[in-house]
Amino acid sequence: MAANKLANVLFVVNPVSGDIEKGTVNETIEAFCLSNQINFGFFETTGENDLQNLKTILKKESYQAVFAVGGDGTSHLVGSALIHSSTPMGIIPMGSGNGLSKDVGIPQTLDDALGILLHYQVKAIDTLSVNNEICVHLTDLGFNALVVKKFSEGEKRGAASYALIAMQEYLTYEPKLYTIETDNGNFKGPAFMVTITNANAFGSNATINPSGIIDDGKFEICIIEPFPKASGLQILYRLYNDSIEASDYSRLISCRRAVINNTEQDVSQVDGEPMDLGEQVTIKLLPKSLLLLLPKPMSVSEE
Ligand SMILES: Nc1ncnc2c1ncn2[C@@H]1O[C@H](COP(=O)(O)OP(=O)(O)OP(=O)(O)O)[C@@H](O)[C@H]1O
Repeated sequence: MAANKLANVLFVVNPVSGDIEKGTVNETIEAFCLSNQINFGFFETTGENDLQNLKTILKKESYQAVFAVGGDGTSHLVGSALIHSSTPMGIIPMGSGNGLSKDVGIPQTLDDALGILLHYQVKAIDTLSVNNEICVHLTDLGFNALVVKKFSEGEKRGAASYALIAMQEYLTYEPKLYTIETDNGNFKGPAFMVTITNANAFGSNATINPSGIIDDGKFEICIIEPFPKASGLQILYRLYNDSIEASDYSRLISCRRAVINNTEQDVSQVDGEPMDLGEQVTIKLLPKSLLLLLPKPMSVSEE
């Protein structure tokens, strides 16, 4: 018998995320809910006006929780609809990277992620306002944003396509100039990339902010300064070994407010979605602004 169980849930399904066919995913979700007496609804995203349409549904119908069935872009959509509300967001990871779900410890298989509906805890996380756009996981200016843009323009999703584009763009990418002012230090100079996040790792598992804590009332600006091509492999190694902070080319500012002048208007992305943030990017922390559903550790008596 489940200790706590959701009774009424909306699943926001992205049919194209992660290059995963969602027909059987939806059938599994449906069968799971029916066998556990959970009322459920589906909202399928189209890529057009999804936020307005989702908000309209949530105004009309009341759900105990809303699950993003997709990748970080789908979590961004659901998170933007639920921000500052008392309805928690669940995640069924079905994207190419699923960065947020990995950072908060959500199981990556469908069956295990569905288990959260039967046994959950709620955690309030900090999110970011980036030029008034909600960011639930990670915003980038520079190299990674360019890779995200090319990836979204391509026909294939999935982790392998992302890695291939990153390798191609790395060969020719030129660092850009940024001016960063925060309530806890400033930076001015060229950078290979500037990542603004409250969490730890990209969906690729490259850990750009190893010491970030998602509910500590601060966010981090992680700057990779220009480096000789010969140091590229070492930086990559550090990203995959939680040691990027020890790199000579890494700078970190932990703060609550920031204004970044993206002088050369290099490309930017928010939660895996290319977004033109313009020349001036204003970032504010939104403390404990989004409720997340996480697996609840079993107590000894429940095992
Ligand atoms: N029906 C649809 N057809 C085409 N595009 C869609 C549709 N529904 C949503 N989208 C687009 O999907 C993108 C979000 O995908 P999502 O981020 O969830 O998956 P992913 O990119 O594969 O994974 P990740 O972000 O974890 O790497 C958004 O750009 C959104 O506009």
